[in-house]
Amino acid sequence: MLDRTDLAALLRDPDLLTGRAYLAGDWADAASGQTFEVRNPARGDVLMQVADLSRAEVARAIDAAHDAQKAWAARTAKDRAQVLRRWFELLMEHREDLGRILTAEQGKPLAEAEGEVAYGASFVEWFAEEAKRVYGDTIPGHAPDKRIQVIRQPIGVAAAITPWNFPNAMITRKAGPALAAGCAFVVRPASLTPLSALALGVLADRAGIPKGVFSVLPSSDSSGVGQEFCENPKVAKITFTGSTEVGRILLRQSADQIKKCSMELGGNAPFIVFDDADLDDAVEGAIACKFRNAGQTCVCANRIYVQAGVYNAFADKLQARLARMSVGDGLEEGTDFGPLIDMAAVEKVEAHIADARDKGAEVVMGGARHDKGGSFFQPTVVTGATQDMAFATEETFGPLAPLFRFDTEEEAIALANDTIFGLASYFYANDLSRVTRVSEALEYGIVGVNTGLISTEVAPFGGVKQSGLGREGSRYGIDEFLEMKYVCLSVKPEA
Ligand SMILES: NC(=O)C1=CN([C@@H]2O[C@H](COP(=O)(O)OP(=O)(O)OC[C@H]3O[C@@H](n4cnc5c(N)ncnc54)[C@H](OP(=O)(O)O)[C@@H]3O)[C@@H](O)[C@H]2O)C=CC1
Ligand SMILES: O=C(O)CCCC(=O)O
Repeated sequence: MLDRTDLAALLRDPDLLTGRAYLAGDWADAASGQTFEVRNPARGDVLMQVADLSRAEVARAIDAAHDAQKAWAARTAKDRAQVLRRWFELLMEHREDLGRILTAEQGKPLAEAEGEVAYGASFVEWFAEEAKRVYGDTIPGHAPDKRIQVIRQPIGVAAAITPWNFPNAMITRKAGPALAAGCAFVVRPASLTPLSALALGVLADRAGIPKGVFSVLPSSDSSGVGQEFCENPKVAKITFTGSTEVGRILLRQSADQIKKCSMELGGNAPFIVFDDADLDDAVEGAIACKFRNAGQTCVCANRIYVQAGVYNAFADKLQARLARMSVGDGLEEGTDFGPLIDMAAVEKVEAHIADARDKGAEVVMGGARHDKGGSFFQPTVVTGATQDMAFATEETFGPLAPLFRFDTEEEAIALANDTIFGLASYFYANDLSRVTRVSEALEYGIVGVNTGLISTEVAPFGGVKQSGLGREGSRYGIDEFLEMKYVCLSVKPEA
C-alpha cells in the first residue's frame, strides 16, 4: 500500500507533495471541487487526488500569464537568469524528494528518476545562462540612408502539454527556454503524472518566478485544455511532447490562428549493429537504449538490426546480460526495470509480441507479464523479426527488443529509413568511413554512434519527418520561444 501519507513520509520536504493547482501564482482547488486520481503503477494504489481544472480555469491562467508576461520580459536578461538559477539550485537541492515523487507516480527506478530530475534541472541551468546571450544582428543597409537592425523578442505566452514518461524533464526542457526568453508559461501535465509538475511549481514559486508567469494546470480534460491552448488568442506558442497522433490534432487546431508550434513526437528508433562493432559495447548500448524507462521513451531503440555474421552472438550476449537484471518496484533498492505505466501499455506490448509470433518470429526470452503482477512485464527478446511485423512501423513503448537480421550496409540503411518517423537512430561500427557514410545516410534528427544514450541539455533534441517540428535544448532551443524583428531605420542627412 502506498498512499499520500506513506509518500509524504518518504520526503524530507513533504510540502513538495500537493494536489492543488498552481494557477496564476495561487495554489487552488478546482472551483467545482472536482478531483482526479493519481495511481502508483507498481502497486496500483491511489496515491492522491489532484485538482481537476475546467477549461474556464485554464483560460484564467492564460489571462494571468498574458498580463504578467510583459513585466517579466521587461526585466533584464541577467535578472531572469538569476531567478532561473535559483530554481535550478532548488531542483538540485530537492533532487531526492523529486525523484521519489516521480517514481511513485510513474514507476521508473529511483536512480533513473533522480537522473531525470538532474537532467530536467540541467535545462533550467543551461537556459538561465543562454538568457543573457539572446543576441541580435546589424545588417549593412540596402541604401545610403538605411540602417538595419535585427532584434529577437519573446513570443508571448507559451502553452505546454507534456507526457507521463518524463514527468519532470519534459516540462523543464520547455519552461527553461521559454522563461529565459521572457515568455510566460502555462503547462498541462499528463493526467497520469501531475505530481512532479506540481512539485516543480512549488519550487518555481520559492525561486521567485513572479505570479502568473508559470502555472501548472492539472486537468483530466486533455482535449478541452488542448483546444483552449490552441484557440485562445492570448497563447502565442504551443509546445508539445507526446504521440504523433495528438501532435497532428494540435497542429490542426492551431492552424486557424497560425500559432507557432514545436512538436516532439513519436519515434521508431533503429539500432544497427554492424559486424565490425565491439559487441559487448553494443549490448550495453542496446540495454541502456532499449530498456531505459522500461522501453517507454521516444528515443528508445524500437528495431534492432544486426548484421548476419554477428547476429547469433549478439542475441546470446543480450539475453545473458538481461538475465542478470531485475524487475521490481522502482522505490525498492536494486530494481533495474519498473512496471509499465498502465495496463494499456502492457496490452500494446502483448499485441506486438503476438503479431510477431503469428508472422514467424521466435520469442527467445520473456514474452509475458511478469509474475509480480499488475503492469510488470518481462524483458523480452524476439529473433527473426521482419519488416511486416507491427513493431517495424509502430512504437512499442515497452521492454521488447526485436532483432532483425541484415546482410549489407545499404540494406541496413534502407531498412532503418523505412518509416514515417525520424527522431533518434543508433549504430555500432568501427570503420571510420562506414561511420561517416551511415551517419550521413540516416534520415533522423539524432544519430548515436557507438552509444545508446544521446540525451543532454547541450545538444539539439528533435526529429525530422513525422517525429516533429523544432528542437529542444542546446543554443538552438531558445529560438523556439523568440520572434525575430527587423527594424529599418532611415537616417536623414544633416540639415
Ligand atoms: N514522444 C514521446 O515522448 C511520447 C510518445 N508517446 C507515444 O504515444 C503513445 C501513446 O501514449 P499517450 O500517453 O497516450 O500519448 P499522448 O500523445 O496521448 O499523450 C501525451 C500528452 O497529450 C495529452 N493529450 C492526449 N490527447 C490530447 C488532445 N486531444 N489534446 C491535447 N492533449 C492531449 C495527454 O494527456 P492525458 O494523458 O492526460 O490524456 C498527455 O498529456 C505511446 O505508446 C508512445 O508511442 C507517448 C508519450 C510520450
Ligand atoms: O520520450 C521522450 O519524449 C523524452 C525523451 C527523454 C530524453 O530526452 O532522453
